[in-house]
Amino acid sequence: MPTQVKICGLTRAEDVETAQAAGADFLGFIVEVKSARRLSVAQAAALIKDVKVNTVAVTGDPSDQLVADIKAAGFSHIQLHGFETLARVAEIARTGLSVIKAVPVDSRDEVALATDYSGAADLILFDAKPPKGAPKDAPRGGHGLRFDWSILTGAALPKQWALAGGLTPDNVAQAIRHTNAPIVDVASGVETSPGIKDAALIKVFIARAKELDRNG
Ligand SMILES: O=C(O)c1ccccc1N[C@@H]1O[C@H](COP(=O)(O)O)[C@@H](O)[C@H]1O
Repeated sequence: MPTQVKICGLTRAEDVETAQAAGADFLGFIVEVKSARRLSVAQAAALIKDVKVNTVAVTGDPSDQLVADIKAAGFSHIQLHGFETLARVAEIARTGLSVIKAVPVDSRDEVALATDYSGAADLILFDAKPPKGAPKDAPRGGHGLRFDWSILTGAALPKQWALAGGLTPDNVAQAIRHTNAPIVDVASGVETSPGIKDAALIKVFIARAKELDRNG
């Protein structure tokens, strides 16, 4: 079964088209949260108009109004990259949006704690933490940083989970072999600058992720 791919932090129609045509399974848009790739809901909604694959609005600690706006805009998924509690994740899941809960991890204990969310979220996304010394209000993701994948080894992982953080066309095959991730997620690793994707990098990333025959 090939690994699924999420291309995240899209801001341009041509990149959306490239990613979809190259076989991306999820397209991600950073919505109403601190980021160099930030879009409004309306801007992101315009980009997903003709998209046939899963569409993900990535945000953090959203208000009920923002969740409603994301649902009304037609996204299939909301990715929660903030400090949402288990109860809040469950509440957002009741809106009918599929929920991806992103959890920054750098230890086995944090991986174990993150899996608590699997009762409420449809998918857990393991990501790297922001750089050491970053201000408290720094963007919660999209830093191009990897975490030590070996902290996932032997962990009781949820059935649906994704690997993010510092993935690139050069390391994605190694990452899948190492972790057997069912889904891989990339933002900065296929860009020339934040939000500006490189068509060749998108194509190579997806081809390398999908050519591997992973278990399960
Ligand atoms: O990409 C951003 O700017 C961003 C901002 C706020 C929350 C999440 C964000 N991106 C997510 O970060 C991961 C990993 O990114 P990278 O490949 O290491 O650059 C990815 O899931 C994006 O969805």
